[in-house]
Amino acid sequence: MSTTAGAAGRRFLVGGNWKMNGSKASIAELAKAWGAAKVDDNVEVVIGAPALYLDYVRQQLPASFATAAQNSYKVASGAFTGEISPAMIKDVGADWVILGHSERRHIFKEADELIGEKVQHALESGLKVIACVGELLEEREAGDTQKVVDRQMHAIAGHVSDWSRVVIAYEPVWAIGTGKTASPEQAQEVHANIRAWLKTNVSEDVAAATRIIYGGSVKPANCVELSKKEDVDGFLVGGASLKPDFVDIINCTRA
Ligand SMILES: O=C[C@H](O)COP(=O)(O)O
Repeated sequence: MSTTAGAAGRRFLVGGNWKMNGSKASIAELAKAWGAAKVDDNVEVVIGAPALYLDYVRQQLPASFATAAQNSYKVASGAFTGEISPAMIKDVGADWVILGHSERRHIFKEADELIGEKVQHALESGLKVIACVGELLEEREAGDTQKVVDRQMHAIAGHVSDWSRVVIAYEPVWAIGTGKTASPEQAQEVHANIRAWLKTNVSEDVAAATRIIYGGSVKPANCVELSKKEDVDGFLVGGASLKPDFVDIINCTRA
């Protein structure tokens, strides 16, 4: 199978989100395994590491792997103890930031509007953004999946100046770290609706070109079937991105 999806030739993107995991020793080990593996170079790979390891990760990982921070604040500098800015992320050589992850939304109570402001500042600072959306289990069970995702999309889209530097990650919260993956049909349905939302609310060109990636218990065992869906343009992988066989997910479109 090709590593571009859809009529617009969207390049498949596989992100790893390490969350608050890893050490210099584990990074060096992973880098050794990944460096020795054959990786499909048509696939864009982005590794979201804890911010204080970004520089080390950059030095260790294969040069073709890009790096991402997992969060950034909405201004460049100032009295914001504990925060990091897009300028700092760029300064250590990372090109991407993950924003609006459900753990930021639900554990750290980040509201839609703050996430929009962070997206705006990250883009204005020259970063590329993986912006996450997704519903809770109770929202899905209440039939509100699309309403929730549309609301989150609206808050993000209102702050996007350059869609070519934005990837949308659909991550149903009930599938994150639970071992319960959305079925390929469930993922495709929401991805197609997000693309339709972009067509209606932004433009047909943006809808066709924007990559919509899936996250939630993606593993080597389920990535091939998910990758075959028309509107699944890649993955944002949590736990399985901390393992040597993450390369099997990167290479899934070859299967
Ligand atoms: O950002 C990644 C997602 O939260 C998925 O995590 P997971 O693959 O461990 O379920």
